[in-house]
Amino acid sequence: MYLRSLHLRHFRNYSDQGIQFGSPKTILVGDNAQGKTNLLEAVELLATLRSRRASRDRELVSHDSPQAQIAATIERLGVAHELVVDLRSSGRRTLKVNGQPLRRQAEFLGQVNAVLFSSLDLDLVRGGPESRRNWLDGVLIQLEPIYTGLLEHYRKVLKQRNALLKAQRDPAGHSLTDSSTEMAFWNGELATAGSRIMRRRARLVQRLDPLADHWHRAISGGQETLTLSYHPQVPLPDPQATAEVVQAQFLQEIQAKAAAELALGSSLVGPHRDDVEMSINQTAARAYGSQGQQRTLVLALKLAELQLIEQVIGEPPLLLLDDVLAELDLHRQNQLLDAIQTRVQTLVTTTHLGSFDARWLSAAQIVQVHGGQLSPHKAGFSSLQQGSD
Ligand SMILES: Nc1ncnc2c1ncn2[C@@H]1O[C@H](COP(=O)(O)OP(=O)(O)OP(=O)(O)O)[C@@H](O)[C@H]1O
Repeated sequence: MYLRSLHLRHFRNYSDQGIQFGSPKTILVGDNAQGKTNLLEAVELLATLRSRRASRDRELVSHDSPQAQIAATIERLGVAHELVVDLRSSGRRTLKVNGQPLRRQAEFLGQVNAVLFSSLDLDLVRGGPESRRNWLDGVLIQLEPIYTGLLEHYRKVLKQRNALLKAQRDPAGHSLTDSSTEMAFWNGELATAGSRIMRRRARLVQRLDPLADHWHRAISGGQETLTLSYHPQVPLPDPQATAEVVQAQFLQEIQAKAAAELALGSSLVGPHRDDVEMSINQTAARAYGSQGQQRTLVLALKLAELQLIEQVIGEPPLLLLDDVLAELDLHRQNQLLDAIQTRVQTLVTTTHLGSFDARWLSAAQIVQVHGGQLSPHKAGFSSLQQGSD
């Protein structure tokens, strides 16, 4: 797919700015806090309807406006589509494709596919399990848009079950006998909803593992192997296990942890506690990895993600590199360049052009970002349009 143009209105620090992407590579250059990441965040929203930096739409809307708009023209399999996301401080969103309002998020998801690589991704190695779960979910949403509904449903069930567990602990709340039928119901709901997520995550990790290993070996010059393995709370016989088998295991595990759950007043079993283990040469990457190895690992994960999305969707996704390229040495920059060539449209942010390999600079559209304004950079060509309503 190709992102032809993007127009931001009252989004973060952009009041009204448009950009047309005239080259497969765009470099956004500017000082800190000028709006480079904000622009990539808008593209991330088009792909996943989520932002890693904002938990509420209020944060995405300019401080002086009640609503924001992200409008884009994309080309998929040679056909142009107009996408519009209206965001409101109140949280209500309107999604449109080719002028038609959509009722469901899943109908919008899948229009844009993107792989985002930012310094936050180092958390995939160093951080807690939540960042790894979010990563898997972000990929799954793009591969299978209905996954967003499965996640939402699971969250609701989990919330209800946790409320019930808390009430059971509370002497003024339900008695154990009164709620045991209700608890059995929520156990079943949790097992059904949770198994759907776990089976998808398990299959995803199984598919990403050989791809990530391939890239990690290539970037490390054949010195290191990388292994990814899925670690759910419920022991899975294998990633291809049927839904019934996973649900039965899930319910067994709930029984085993029943006393502990009651004591804590929260659910201890389910995909909300999943993790993915990452090992370099059979040693946990977190313990082993130098900064350089961790960067290699994350780059390998991102290239694996890109390759898998391309295999499944049939077209390469966009690659968004937020302030990470200059951090890679020239060898890794070139590995990346060889992997993506001109097939993959890439948007790169940086504070300085100096550390870029000449191969990156030569064919790129270079755009200056300053105080939420986009303008052609003197070192490159660019076609920009000032916003007009
Ligand atoms: N809702 C908002 N309304 C107005 N301005 C905002 C809003 N959210 C963020 N900003 C502004 O956007 C700017 C941050 O931009 P951004 O995160 O894109 O930085 P950047 O150019 O990528 O810089 P860095 O290199 O530091 O990452 C800050 O000036 C911040 O005040």
